[in-house]
Amino acid sequence: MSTPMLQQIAGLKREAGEAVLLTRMGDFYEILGEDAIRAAPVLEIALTLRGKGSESETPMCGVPHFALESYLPKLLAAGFSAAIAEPTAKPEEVKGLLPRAIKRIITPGTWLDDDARWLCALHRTGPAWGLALLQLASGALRVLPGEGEEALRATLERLSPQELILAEGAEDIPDLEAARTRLPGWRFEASRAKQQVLAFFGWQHLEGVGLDPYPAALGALAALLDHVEATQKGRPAHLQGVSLELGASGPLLDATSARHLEVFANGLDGGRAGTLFALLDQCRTRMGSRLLRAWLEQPLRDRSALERRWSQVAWLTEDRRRTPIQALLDQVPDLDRLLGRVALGLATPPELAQLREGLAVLQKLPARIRDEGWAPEVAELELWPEATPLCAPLCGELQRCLAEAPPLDLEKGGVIREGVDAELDTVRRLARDAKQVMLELEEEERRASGIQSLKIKYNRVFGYYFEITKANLGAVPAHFLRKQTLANAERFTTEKLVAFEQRLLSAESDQARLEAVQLQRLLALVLEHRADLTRLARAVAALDVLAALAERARLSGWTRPELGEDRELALAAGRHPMLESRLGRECIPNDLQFSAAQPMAVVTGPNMGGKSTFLRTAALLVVLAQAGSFVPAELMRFGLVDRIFTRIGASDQLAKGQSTFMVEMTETARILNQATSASLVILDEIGRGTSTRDGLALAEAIALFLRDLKGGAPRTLFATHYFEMTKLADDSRIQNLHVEVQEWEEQLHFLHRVAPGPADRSYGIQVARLAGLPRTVIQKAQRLLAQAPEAPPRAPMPSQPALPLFEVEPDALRTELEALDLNRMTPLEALNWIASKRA
Ligand SMILES: Nc1ncnc2c1ncn2[C@@H]1O[C@H](COP(=O)(O)OP(=O)(O)OP(=O)(O)O)[C@@H](O)[C@H]1O
Repeated sequence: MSTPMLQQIAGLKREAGEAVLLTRMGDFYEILGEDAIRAAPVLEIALTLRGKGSESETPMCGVPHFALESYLPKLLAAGFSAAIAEPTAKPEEVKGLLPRAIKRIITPGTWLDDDARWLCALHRTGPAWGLALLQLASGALRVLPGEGEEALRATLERLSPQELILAEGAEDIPDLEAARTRLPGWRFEASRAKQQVLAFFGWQHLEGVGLDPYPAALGALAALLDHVEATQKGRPAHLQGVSLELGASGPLLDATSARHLEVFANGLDGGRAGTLFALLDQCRTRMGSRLLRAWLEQPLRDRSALERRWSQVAWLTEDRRRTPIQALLDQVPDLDRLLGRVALGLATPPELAQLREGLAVLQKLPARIRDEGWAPEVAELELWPEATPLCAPLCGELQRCLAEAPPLDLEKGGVIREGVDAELDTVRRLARDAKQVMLELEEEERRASGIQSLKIKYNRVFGYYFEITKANLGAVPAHFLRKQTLANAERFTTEKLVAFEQRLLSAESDQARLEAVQLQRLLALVLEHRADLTRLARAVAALDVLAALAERARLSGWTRPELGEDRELALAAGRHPMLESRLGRECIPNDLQFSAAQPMAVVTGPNMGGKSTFLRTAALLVVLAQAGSFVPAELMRFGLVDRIFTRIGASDQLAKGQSTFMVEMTETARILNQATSASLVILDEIGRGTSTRDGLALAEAIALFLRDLKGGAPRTLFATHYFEMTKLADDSRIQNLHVEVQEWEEQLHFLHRVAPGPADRSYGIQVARLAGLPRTVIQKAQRLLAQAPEAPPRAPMPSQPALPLFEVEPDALRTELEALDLNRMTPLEALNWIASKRA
């Protein structure tokens, strides 16, 4: 048999669908039935029974209401969504079962406590596709149209959304780590999609957004907005517009290259430590950190915009200008997030106070920049565009109305200041007086009755009463009216107490009601200012990032890059930005000279010599420069780069079941298909995953393909152990570089210095010794090397490839094998011999 409560839950559950339903009951969020069985192990809480032993016995688990936010991530991480049901009336307002409704549905992509969360919708129409992405916390909404499955996959991998919305039956993206939400196909359909987007934003037409040519993107956007409305139970007011991102302004780095270069995640554990982002992120606000990430992802391709950004950074490198500005920024909260919380109806009074403090601080910012010389040229820098709205009236109103430190809970009162609303002030005074009168009443009855322990108490069911213990019952005055009998005491009221109670209760509820009205007015006022607040937040974020870049430049002695000729890349004393802090000592600076006439280099030299570091340095400096940062070099002059492609070392694709060589070739194919003459290509030891003969042939063919690219060779750095490759420099477009090494008393000393010309030989065996290989193996290898025909630094071209070293080995091995006296060896010695050969 079902109780009314269980019937209510069943109704809510129908609405929640797949989501786990959490229903607020008193101080707990309870989860019932099947949901409890699914959720209890994930949340690591006990599964019990509600109504145990009765006909309505149901599995149940629950979490304390104050701990909801700490339990939700566990559910989301396990791929569940959560529907949160709350009472819609107060206990004193209704008799019996409280009415309840679902207030929001939290899905992996709409959870608000993480900056980097993206909710994403995908729609395909033929080869075209469209992605819509929303960061609900900040209200950032982006639309990316594109073509081709490969580009789609790369884009999704780069954006790594937490939740992907797809049409029912639509093809999925295998291996993408994101929760999936399926919506009916009609929600993506173009004609309806347009209506939905117009209605959502209250627009007349879509021309401003420029979405018309991209029906797939429009479909994705509409489905995404549907999902937001369904989960948030309304249209969040902080979503104000859509930014359309076209391929031309697409990322400088794809996901693989960003990983290889450790821009956002390190190669060790995927964490932030030691990354380029961590090095630069001296931002004082969360808005700044988010924008910095965007600048690193989407660097500038416009010369004048880039020059301006460098000039802005240059102006801020002076401590006396930057420090006072940063001191203010330190006090600015995340305006985007606060606005988002207001729009979603989640903002608490203390958060509103945070917004007020932030705005108050920002009022001082233009003057602070002006103090430091608001000369015409500074105005031109647009560090703080004159037209930036400061939202002073909003700030003033919040200061006038909102209490100094408002409590979290509206019920307790005290959110609104005195003097804001005359009626509120009156009831407040009443409530305060009534309390005083009640204390007096208590004292009066205590004296009259002589019962020292006489006290007025309160509970929800009986309201206010006098409680008198059994021992004192004889002294109860005649005007006391019995209310309730307990085991050890009796409860009474008096006419006076009843009258005061009514007055007090109505004053308190009036106060809460009037404060709520005022609070709603303030929240509505914030929303009215949302466009201005968003513009303000953008200006703050930009100033914050510029100051952070300037601070890094100042601390590490970086210099301003210069724009040069197309396909130029000149570095004097360039240093790897992250290496120094990793090594704890200075790193060796190196030069590079690329021009349209000679844009390629083959880099040779021993293992551990610093080839990879040199290659990465060049790429990282371009990323920095094009994001608007200064660079760790004495001089950097370069022509704008459209994309950076890297093929470096092993990759985590291995986990997905591809061989090292397959991954290497797949990545190289992508590079060859997409690189243009304006790209920067970094190839580290291409072809080493297969036989020397094949590897060398491939490496050379790849280099030649790039050299002969239509429009001119892209700037390319090619690190290799194949000496044969150095022959490529016979062509004037390609130069040889090598990393220097000194050999001294049989020890190798890596100088990490890059010099012109090819390396003289490999030093592989010496490096192996450094690595601690057994001495017998090293000696054996040296003997074998001496027997082998010399590996020439200038070997024939691969059309007549040199005999690779280890193809000689079987003969040497056979000679040795034949020389063994097997009759005098134990089986273990024989096994050890074989093992030593395998090493
Ligand atoms: N410019 C430099 N200044 C200081 N130390 C450096 C520099 N370049 C490289 N190193 C140090 O040498 C180590 C090896 O460098 P790197 O990995 O670049 O060598 P490599 O030539 O690419 O080796 P392999 O051929 O084995 O991949 C680095 O981890 C770093 O500690």
